[in-house]
Amino acid sequence: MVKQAPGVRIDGLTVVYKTTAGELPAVRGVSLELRPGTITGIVGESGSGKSTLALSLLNAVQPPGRISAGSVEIDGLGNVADFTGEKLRKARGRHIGYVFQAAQNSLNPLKTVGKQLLDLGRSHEIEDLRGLVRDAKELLARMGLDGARVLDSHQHELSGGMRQRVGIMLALVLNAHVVVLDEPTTALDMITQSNILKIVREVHAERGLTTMVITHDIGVVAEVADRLAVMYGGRLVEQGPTREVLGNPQHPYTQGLIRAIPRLVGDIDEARALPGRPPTLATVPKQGCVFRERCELRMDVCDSEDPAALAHGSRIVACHAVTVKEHA
Ligand SMILES: Nc1ncnc2c1ncn2[C@@H]1O[C@H](COP(=O)(O)OP(=O)(O)OP(=O)(O)O)[C@@H](O)[C@H]1O
Repeated sequence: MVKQAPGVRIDGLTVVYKTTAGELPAVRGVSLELRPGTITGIVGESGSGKSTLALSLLNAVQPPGRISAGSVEIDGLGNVADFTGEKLRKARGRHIGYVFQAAQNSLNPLKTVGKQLLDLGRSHEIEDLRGLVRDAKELLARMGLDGARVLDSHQHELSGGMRQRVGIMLALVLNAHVVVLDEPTTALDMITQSNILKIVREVHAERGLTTMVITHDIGVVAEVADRLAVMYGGRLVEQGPTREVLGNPQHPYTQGLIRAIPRLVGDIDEARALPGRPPTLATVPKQGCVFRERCELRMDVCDSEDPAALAHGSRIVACHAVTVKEHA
């Protein structure tokens, strides 16, 4: 049995996608620890590699993608990056619960939610299916839905926001202790979103989970995450306790992301969009810092050397300028 709140250690993870220009990394050399019992938020603009990182936690990157280096060690389970076949299928759902970005559309249109719940339970050899249904109804009720009615419904009878909550229920109902939520609340209005995040936090604490929440919306992680990791161009550029990262961002990209959010800076007039666009797989620099094209602090070394992720107090930051400032 997996013990409560396992730790997860992602080490040197690189995930590549095969393109016409060869295999290009969407995630490169990422090392990140999900501490037992914490919620870690992963933020970054579209294309920064967040979903690819989430899929790697379940070893679910599909061709033309593959994990080309690194490991994902989960306490009590082992290195998921090495799992295949039945071992992998069993780990997913039972030990690692997940909602993927497309959760709103991932239900089977031909079966009721209840039937899919039972299929899920049977495929994971759950003996107490009544208990499973009870737990599902309770989770749905907590998220403001009529559980019995939702379980009797087909996908087309549910709104986007309802489907999203069904996705969260399915991620939690098997009692997995590692949970990965990729954009769990994008289809919800602000108030529902806030309520759902509160429930995610409560369930997380009650059940002793280790949770990863992926979002492009810093407001979402500010509400829910204990720790924050910021991705850009497939690299992790900054990580640390959420309050510290948001209150005193070190990496120029994190600073730019935070400046761009009216809700956090308080006044919409002060919010400034980060100039330029994030790189794609084809345009991400092959050497030097991935962020340098948009960086106010760019130095010569940034063109040639990829900055190492270094500890700065409670923070890990990959930026030459931050390292130079620290040693000045
Ligand atoms: N199947 C695929 N084949 C080729 N490239 C892919 C594939 N899936 C993702 N990519 C590329 O990998 C990079 C990272 O994508 P990923 O979806 O992980 O980023 P993301 O930060 O989650 O973005 P979003 O928030 O838009 O989902 C992007 O440049 C994307 O175009």
